[in-house]
Amino acid sequence: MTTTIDGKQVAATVIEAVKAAAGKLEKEAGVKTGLAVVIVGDDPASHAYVSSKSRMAKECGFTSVQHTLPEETTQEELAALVQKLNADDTIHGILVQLPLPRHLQSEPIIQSILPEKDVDGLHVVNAGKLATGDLEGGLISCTPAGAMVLVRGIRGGDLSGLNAVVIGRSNLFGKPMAALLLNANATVTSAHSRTKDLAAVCRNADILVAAVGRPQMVKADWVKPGATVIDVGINRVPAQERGEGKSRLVGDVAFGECAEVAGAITPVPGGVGPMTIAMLMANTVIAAYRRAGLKPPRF
Ligand SMILES: Nc1nc2c(c(=O)[nH]1)N[C@@H](CN(C=O)c1ccc(C(=O)N[C@@H](CCC(=O)O)C(=O)O)cc1)CN2
Repeated sequence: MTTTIDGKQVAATVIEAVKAAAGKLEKEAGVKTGLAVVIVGDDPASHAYVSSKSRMAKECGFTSVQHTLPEETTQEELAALVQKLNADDTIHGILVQLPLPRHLQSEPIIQSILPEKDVDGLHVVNAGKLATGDLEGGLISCTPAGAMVLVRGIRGGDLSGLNAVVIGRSNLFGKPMAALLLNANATVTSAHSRTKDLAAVCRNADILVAAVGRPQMVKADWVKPGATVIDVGINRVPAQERGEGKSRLVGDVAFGECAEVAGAITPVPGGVGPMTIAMLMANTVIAAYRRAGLKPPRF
């Protein structure tokens, strides 16, 4: 029987562990964990994600600071805010919501965040630590870290002998996900838009991870029977049946037909998405422990 992986439930378990860790740090070392979230512009989806992050940080007992900047913010103004947050000892994690408005360059901003406060795991120091297999010293990008927790729940921590295929090669997800799977001893293929016969490549996967941003692209005949399918896509498509102007969320995987072939599969919504915010909280409390000179818990 196919398992539908409940990301909301797993995320709730991670959040409980984060709350406990943050409480212990405050009680035993007098340190209150602090997260600063920065958003620029008016994108409604980004505002919804940032509100969830700020709310969840408060629920975890953190100091939660949100900086909401107008669309016309300049590169210099944003850079100055990051410098201020870098110097603020009450802030252990800094997150700049992506994408930024088109006139701003995200890469110099991300690289200006202190690596030890880069709770998105996107600084080259953190990406480099992951690439070299140093999973304890850096901070790992939240969505792949969360997807990996879900994979571990189904397949265990050692993926020796298993083939994993990751479709997509972004810095935010595809590359770190491939590194995490490799680190867990899977045999990993990074597939992308130029991969020849993608369907055949995917059919070889015991663990298939889709992060392409194309609604329901992965079909049942791409899935090896019994495979673990992790859907990272979040695509809003029109929902005609719900009346004009209404939309619904779908992933990069055609859920209904793939669920008939897979051994375990994440839904959208309710799969990988909730893990992103949970792992952001985990990274922030890890950063606070390290800043206090203490060994952080594992999540
Ligand atoms: N700086 C960053 N920017 C962005 C990241 C990121 O990790 N760091 N990821 C995405 C957006 N994102 C968090 O920022 C995010 C996306 C989706 C979810 C989520 O819980 N999705 C729900 C559905 C939500 C809905 O109804 O719209 C689900 O899948 O169940 C959380 C966070 C881009 N930007």
